[in-house]
Amino acid sequence: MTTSFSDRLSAQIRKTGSATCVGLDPRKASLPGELRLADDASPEAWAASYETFAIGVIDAVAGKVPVVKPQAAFFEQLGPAGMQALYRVVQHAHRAGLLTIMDGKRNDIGSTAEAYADAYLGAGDRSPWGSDSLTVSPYLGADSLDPFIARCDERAAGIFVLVKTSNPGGGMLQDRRSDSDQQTIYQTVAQHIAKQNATRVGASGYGPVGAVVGATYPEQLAELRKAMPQAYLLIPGFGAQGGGAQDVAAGFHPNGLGAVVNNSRGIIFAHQRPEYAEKFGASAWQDAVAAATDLMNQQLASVVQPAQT
Ligand SMILES: O=C(O)c1cc(=O)[nH]c(=O)n1[C@@H]1O[C@H](COP(=O)(O)O)[C@@H](O)[C@H]1O
Repeated sequence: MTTSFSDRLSAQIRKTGSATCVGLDPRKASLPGELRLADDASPEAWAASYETFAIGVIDAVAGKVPVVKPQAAFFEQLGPAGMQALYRVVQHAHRAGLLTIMDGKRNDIGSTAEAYADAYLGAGDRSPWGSDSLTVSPYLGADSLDPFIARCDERAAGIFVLVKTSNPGGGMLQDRRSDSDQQTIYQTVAQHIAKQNATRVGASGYGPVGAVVGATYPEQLAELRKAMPQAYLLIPGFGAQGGGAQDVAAGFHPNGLGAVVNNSRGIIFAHQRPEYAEKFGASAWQDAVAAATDLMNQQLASVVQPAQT
């Protein structure tokens, strides 16, 4: 039987001694000089550049972190060539021994959600995109999540459902309280996730339905850790959005498992940070990526017990 996604993630965290998730969010203006093209370069040319960059990042962080999170939006922006590049990036990550979280924030009504789930969930040849897991929006309700959860069960995949997002405007919906029981919407989503995981727990103690909780809301992170004891948390908002190591500590269980912390710009564009620009120079951007990853691993290790092998 194939090992569940949550057990694979736990094993990877133990093996690498890291809970860092490196976000693959290429942006034209921030690429290292050798990969930056003219403003009027074709989408195909940019797609090749993004692919080379993302593969370069993967090679720099392989063995140092458990998982990478390709952000579909930046590839999708380049049209079909971008999507093909994204597919090859996912494949390369797996070849390098990394798990993948496809960041697509997908969902729709049940029948359409079924198509998204079929497309994205399942590593290797278990799905056309071959990703281990996918970010999913909950705002169409429980029946829209069911097809994703069913695919997780069938294909040993995982999802990360948006619960309390890192952006300042997320509270407009997520913090709204019900008139009847005073529960917030994010608490309602968390309760649903906890219920879904209860009958699906793997050997390391987690189910396939993870939750996205921003590093920018440490109080809610602590609350949500308790509300969803069997959910893996994906914690974005570290670094560029203001979250630090102390802010994410409450997302972990005492055994060092239960969460991965995403950092995209702070790692992949490390060549722009003055301290690394001076040390490594423009062409050694992969060394800057590796150094920024080591630093983040150290920062997390200062607040989180390393997971035991
Ligand atoms: O699902 C996500 O990953 C996500 C959820 C959220 O609440 N906030 C958030 O920033 N993200 C993603 O995490 C990444 C953050 O990038 P950096 O701010 O550069 O680290 C982007 O790909 C965002 O789309």
